[in-house]
Amino acid sequence: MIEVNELTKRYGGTTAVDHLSFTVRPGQVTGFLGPNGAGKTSTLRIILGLDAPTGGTATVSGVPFRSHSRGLRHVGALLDAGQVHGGRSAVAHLSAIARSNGIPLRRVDDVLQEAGLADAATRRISGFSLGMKQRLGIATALLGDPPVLMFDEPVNGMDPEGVLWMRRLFRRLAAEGRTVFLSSHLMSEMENTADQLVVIGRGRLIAAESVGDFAARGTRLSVVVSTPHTAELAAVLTAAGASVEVEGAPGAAKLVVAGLPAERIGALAFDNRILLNELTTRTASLEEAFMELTADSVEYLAGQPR
Ligand SMILES: Nc1ncnc2c1ncn2[C@@H]1O[C@H](COP(=O)(O)OP(=O)(O)OP(=O)(O)O)[C@@H](O)[C@H]1O
Repeated sequence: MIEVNELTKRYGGTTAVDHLSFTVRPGQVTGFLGPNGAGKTSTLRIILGLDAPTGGTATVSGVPFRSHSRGLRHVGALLDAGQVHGGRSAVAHLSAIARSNGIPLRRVDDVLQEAGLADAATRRISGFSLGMKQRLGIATALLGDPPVLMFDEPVNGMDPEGVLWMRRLFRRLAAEGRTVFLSSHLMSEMENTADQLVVIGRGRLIAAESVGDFAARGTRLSVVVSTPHTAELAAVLTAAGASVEVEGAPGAAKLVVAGLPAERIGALAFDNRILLNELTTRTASLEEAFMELTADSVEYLAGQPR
């Protein structure tokens, strides 16, 4: 369990984390989402005791990370996969960490296998692709067989097969009862991986709930209608209180209607003898819910400071 309470971090005039509170529970994959610069890395660094907060607290299993005497056995983390010492082999790198943390050396083979790096174990890390470095970072996090795992943007640089592997791994780790906390700035990565979401923007909490609840909260239903009589139907629907937008090229245009359910639109078309070719209820995707809820907190929009 990770508990963050009223956490605040300021860098000079920048407030990276602003009175942030949330709980990450075991047995689930929790996604930590926010646009670039939202404060995810700052929060993870504080949880791991790498930076001191300006205010508030962060605990892992009830105590600050630094109070865990055998840190790696308690929390495994991947922050920046590029940071590893490039001159050594993967097996030498992991063995050194195992030794200095009192972890049995047999774990090195276990995690290399687990991370799909067994064949590359004796190669120098400097020759690793970014995806392989991510795998090595995950292997390192797993070395101490910890109950709590935290990964910052783990999918960066992974190929599609790597992404699938990682998704399965996270799900399995959670099914084993561990606390799994993953950051990302892309909702699409979390949609199929996470059970719970902690969404932040400009250092503040936007949502902490299940993926389903989050999607429902941001979802606005709309109905897509296609008819040969676009203008007539638009007028009828607008008169009935709907808001209507035209989508698509002239000749193949469709109406996107908000504010009226599909049955009512069908009935109004029937009453006005307007032929319909399509009547489809559309729900916003999780990605749209995320964009909508974080729109005000995006630091830079199309390169323009806001
Ligand atoms: N060491 C630092 N010194 C000054 N400002 C910092 C420092 N670290 C982070 N910041 C600022 O704090 C804010 C939050 O940054 P942070 O890296 O935590 O966000 P993030 O959500 O992880 O973003 P990204 O997805 O881009 O990695 C940003 O405005 C960033 O510029």
